[in-house]
Amino acid sequence: MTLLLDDITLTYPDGDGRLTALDRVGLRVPAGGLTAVVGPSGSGKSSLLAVAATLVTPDSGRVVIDGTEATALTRTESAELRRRAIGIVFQQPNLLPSLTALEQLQVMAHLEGRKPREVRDRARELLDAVDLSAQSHRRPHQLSGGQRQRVNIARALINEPRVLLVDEPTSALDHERGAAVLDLLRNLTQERRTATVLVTHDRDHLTVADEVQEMRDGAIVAIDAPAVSSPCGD
Ligand SMILES: Nc1ncnc2c1ncn2[C@@H]1O[C@H](COP(=O)(O)OP(=O)(O)OP(=O)(O)O)[C@@H](O)[C@H]1O
Repeated sequence: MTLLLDDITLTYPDGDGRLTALDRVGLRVPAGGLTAVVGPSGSGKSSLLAVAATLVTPDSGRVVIDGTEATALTRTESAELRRRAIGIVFQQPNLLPSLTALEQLQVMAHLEGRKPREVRDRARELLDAVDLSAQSHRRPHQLSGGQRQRVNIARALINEPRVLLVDEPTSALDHERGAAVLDLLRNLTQERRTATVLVTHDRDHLTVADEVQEMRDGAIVAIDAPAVSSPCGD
């Protein structure tokens, strides 16, 4: 299993007591699988994503990423695992205003110490995969909202992550452009064999998922596996 969250409990300080944001939550996502997490505001979706991203350490439970138990690592080791194995797509594409689409990707790969030629080839290949080859020289203000979000997705994939975590990727887009971004995520998940988690408010988005997890008050209350064949064998 590429992403495994096992019996995760997370609490935050809340006045004199603690607020339970995640209550013994489990999640298993195989390579090439896309799991959608839905639920009302405050139900714990972002907390779940933050724990899966190793950005927040749970009170108890295990996070295992591609066979490595993230919850047993030091902070430095966990940052290294995050850089190497996890791609994160935030709600708003936080692109650097002065860089072209191609440079947004190149700068991420350079940080990983990859060779310049390898970096350029991979950045071009990914822009092609998200259908933005013709816009590679444009800066963020010269791109549409949907195009910016596609750059954001390509950037998250530049270091070939095993796990892709996506937070409300269509919130700034109209229905049609949102649907195109979701189809893209579906295809990239299968082609690149990432274990993908998609957090969404919108039930229309669930058709792209292999599995749907519904959250209420920090707990998973329903699991729905749409009647599609499992994309993976691990
Ligand atoms: N840093 C924090 N400190 C204290 N409480 C927090 C913190 N972050 C989130 N919470 C609380 O934890 C619970 C879960 O929040 P979370 O952001 O995970 O929900 P969500 O489902 O992502 O909500 P939304 O859809 O509105 O983004 C909420 O009750 C929230 O108020």
